[in-house]
Amino acid sequence: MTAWPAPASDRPVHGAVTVPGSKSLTNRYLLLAALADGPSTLRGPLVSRDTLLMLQAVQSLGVQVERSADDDRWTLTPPATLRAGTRIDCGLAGTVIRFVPPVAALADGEVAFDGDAEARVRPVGPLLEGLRQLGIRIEDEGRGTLPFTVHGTGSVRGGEVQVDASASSQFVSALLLAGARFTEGLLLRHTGASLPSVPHIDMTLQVLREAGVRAARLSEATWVVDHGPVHGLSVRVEPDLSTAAPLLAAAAVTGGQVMLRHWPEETTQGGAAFRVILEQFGARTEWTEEGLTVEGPGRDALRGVDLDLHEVGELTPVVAAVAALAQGPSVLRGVAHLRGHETDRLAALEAELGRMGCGVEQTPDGLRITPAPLRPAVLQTYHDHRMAQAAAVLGLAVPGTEIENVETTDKTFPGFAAAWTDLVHG
Ligand SMILES: O=C(O)C1=C[C@@H](OP(=O)(O)O)[C@@H](O)[C@H](O)C1
Ligand SMILES: C=C(OP(=O)(O)O)C(=O)O
Repeated sequence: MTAWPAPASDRPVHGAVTVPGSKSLTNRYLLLAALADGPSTLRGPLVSRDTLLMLQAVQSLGVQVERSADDDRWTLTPPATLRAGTRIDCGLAGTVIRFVPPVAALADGEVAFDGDAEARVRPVGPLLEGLRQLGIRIEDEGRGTLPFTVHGTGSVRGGEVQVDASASSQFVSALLLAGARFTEGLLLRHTGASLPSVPHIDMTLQVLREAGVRAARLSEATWVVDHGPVHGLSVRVEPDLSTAAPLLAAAAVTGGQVMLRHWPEETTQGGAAFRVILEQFGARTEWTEEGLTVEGPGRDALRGVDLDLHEVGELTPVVAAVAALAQGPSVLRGVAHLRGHETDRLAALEAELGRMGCGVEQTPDGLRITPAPLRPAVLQTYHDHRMAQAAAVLGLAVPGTEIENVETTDKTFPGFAAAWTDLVHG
């Protein structure tokens, strides 16, 4: 595979862009469609590797899928009973690895799970332990990772369960999403010292309520889901605000102006925090009905930041790239769990920013970034879409930068390289 010459710009980047639908919303809607008591319709779903894997997963559990010719409308009809005897390919999608097993447990028989080599080191053990507490038999290889097999019996008792979700909020979301279909519903307690990505758990509660499920957070680390029907949904998927981050960052690092169309006025997406983060770097932002506009400040005026990214860990690679281009040092905190993402993102960022000459050091829960004159390099992406997007932001400011396997952005944004080039070259 040849590396991609990332476009650089010595002029401010100007443009208006649209990004594809939210991964987190699309995959929650697809999963709920499998549990629903009637058909669901998604408009503007994200069509990317992660969501096609989820679509395939629910199809193999018996959901019938109709896709419009332009793929802008997916209609899903759930089966009367979920089908077992199938294998689920999780790829590298955390949402498929974590959200599908509790649903598979409702099928009557075996459902096997596996994924990419990189997925076989992503944590899932605490979720499997939680499912075992609910009476579900799961065979794994004793490492708490893929591959594993869920032995469903057609129903799940449910009730009380304790899970340490400090490695991923997705363990909590996974149980909540299926909880209404458990005979006794669910009372879930998180036992770990910290809990990342809480906005994603709140998003889960919100989509459950949209589907008519009674679900609530009782205290900081306790949630309840009542047993009851999940109703089919008819929804339009919001644009993915985390995917939007590198495009908006292009305005901040070049002193340009980028408008992200259809940025929602209200949202459950944690990625919305990128707006406030860019303001801390010194950018100006303005929301109108058309979208969100980010302006400047440009490299010369880009301030270093001290940020706790615990709630929005998925923004870290792009934030780190912007920080590497700032005038002063930055500290990014609260993201120890990124070591279990698509790759060990803290190690990967240390290696790649370091490769360009940036001062960077890992801390126990994040990164300390000390900008220095940067040199071009061939940046590695570790099968991580957000490492590729972070590399593109760096490439804007450092002519000669190349990105290995930029196609890895297909996980959440097929066509990223073309959209990026259009934006940069106007
Ligand atoms: O529930 C979700 O859709 C997600 C939750 C978060 O996971 P972690 O809590 O594992 O960081 C986030 O980083 C991921 O991109 C998507
Ligand atoms: C952590 C991420 O993805 P996943 O859903 O695979 O966990 C991400 O998209 O940044």
